Amino acid sequence: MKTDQLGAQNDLVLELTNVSKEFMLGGMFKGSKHVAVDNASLSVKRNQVVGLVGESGSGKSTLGRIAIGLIKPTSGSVRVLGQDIFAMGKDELRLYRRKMQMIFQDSSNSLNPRMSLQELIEEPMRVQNLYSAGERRMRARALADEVQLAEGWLGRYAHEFSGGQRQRISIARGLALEPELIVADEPVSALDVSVQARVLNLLKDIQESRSLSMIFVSHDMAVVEFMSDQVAVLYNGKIMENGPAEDIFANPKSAYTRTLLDSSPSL
Ligand SMILES: Nc1ncnc2c1ncn2[C@@H]1O[C@H](COP(=O)(O)OP(=O)(O)OP(=O)(O)O)[C@@H](O)[C@H]1O
Repeated sequence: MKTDQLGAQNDLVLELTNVSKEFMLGGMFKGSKHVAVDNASLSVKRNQVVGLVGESGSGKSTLGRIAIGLIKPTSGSVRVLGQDIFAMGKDELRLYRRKMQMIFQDSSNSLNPRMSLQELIEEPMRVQNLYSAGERRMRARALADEVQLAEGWLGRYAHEFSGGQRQRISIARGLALEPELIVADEPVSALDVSVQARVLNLLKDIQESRSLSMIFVSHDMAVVEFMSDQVAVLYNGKIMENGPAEDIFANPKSAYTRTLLDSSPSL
């Protein structure tokens, strides 16, 4: 099966069902467990952004990583385009992994300093052995244009770009394998406030023009409100509330969500 045929008729891109993750602790806590995600269920449709909010340590990143297969849950299932990704063989999983990309807060710090912008954007395609060299070059140019990095900069190296521009490079690299689902984990938190809005606008435009599904992880309620169609509120690994963004922000049902909103001065 070709990757572009994966679940072509499936409107549900991601379904997490009763997912839990326990970490075994080390050091002085050796032998005990910590429940980072507790029986969470969540789904993301095509062209939908689900915001994950909650305070530090509530399990947002762990759940985001489980969603794209980076962490195996202790129990529960993760279905991507209708298929349980932890029940499939290695080859099939490799195919599905391309469809799920993650953008981290510090993605831009891991850019290879010896590669030019052109090489950095081509790298994911080269590693996956996709396309001919000429096609990779053309695709990298189009991706640089999509994230609004000028053609004249393709020969520049990572250190020659600002923080916001480097995060654009990470976004272009995330798009290089034509994903269906993106988990963006605090993608603008490390950037200056003035730059955050521009990168968020870009991410929203790209999500809409490509009809991408997205899990958007942030501790910043204003940013989540801007990005999300649906919002899930996490507390101690549990989903306290999950619903359309406008309902969560206008009429929060749980006391914890109200506390989060009350402590968000930027809203
Ligand atoms: N590899 C690990 N081993 C042990 N405990 C872990 C591990 N990863 C995460 N945890 C714990 O699981 C809980 C959830 O962490 P997680 O990073 O998912 O939360 P978060 O909401 O994303 O927080 P933050 O915003 O600070 O990143 C925390 O208590 C964390 O210490």
